Amino acid sequence: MEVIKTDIEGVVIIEPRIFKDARGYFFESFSKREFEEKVGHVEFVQDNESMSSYGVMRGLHFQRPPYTQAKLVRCVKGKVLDVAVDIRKGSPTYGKHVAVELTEDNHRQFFIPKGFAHGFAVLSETAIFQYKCDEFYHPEADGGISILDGSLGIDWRIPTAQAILSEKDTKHPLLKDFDSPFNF
Ligand SMILES: Cc1cn([C@H]2C[C@H](O)[C@@H](COP(=O)(O)OP(=O)(O)O[C@H]3O[C@@H](C)C(=O)[C@@H](O)[C@H]3O)O2)c(=O)[nH]c1=O
Repeated sequence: MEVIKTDIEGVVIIEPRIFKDARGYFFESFSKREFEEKVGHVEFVQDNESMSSYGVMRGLHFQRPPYTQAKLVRCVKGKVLDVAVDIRKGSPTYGKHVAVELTEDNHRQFFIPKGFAHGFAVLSETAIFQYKCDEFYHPEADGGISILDGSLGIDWRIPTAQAILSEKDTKHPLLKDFDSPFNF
């Protein structure tokens, strides 16, 4: 696997090595050994999958301490724009984001460390999204910032009229009104 650095330290894109032959393809979607060698130590404990239709925007989510989560995400069907926003108080890149297209064809994975809000928008007719988390789900620690916050400068590539959000995701604060529980 190849690890591609981004503008934010610790946020990386992973390109697995794909073996193609007459039958199709094969790749290691996660190797703890290689991940720890090239990215860092992480103990994933939960795998999630969601399916969404075009225009769905999920995010921007995080879990509050002590249940913070690092995530390794990918899109196994369709195409999404995936985004990590730095919400660590005192970070030189606070409020900045990294956006990456994850598709069933590019097989790219995106590593979102603790201290980041995460979300994605579905750019294909449907998308199946899978991810690993290094902490269990704790609904009481659920947190978010508004995925529609224009001040974040994210080009989601979804016309506003076609955006589909959960009710919960329409209620998160804007970054300017948000008191982050994370420190750099
Ligand atoms: C995230 C999660 C949800 N659920 C339940 C709660 C709820 O009834 C239902 C749907 O939950 P949500 O609306 O929070 O699902 P969703 O909006 O897809 O939440 C996810 O969004 C992306 C962007 C992330 O980064 C994830 O960490 C997670 O927050 O599934 C679990 O049982 N376990 C979990 O780990």
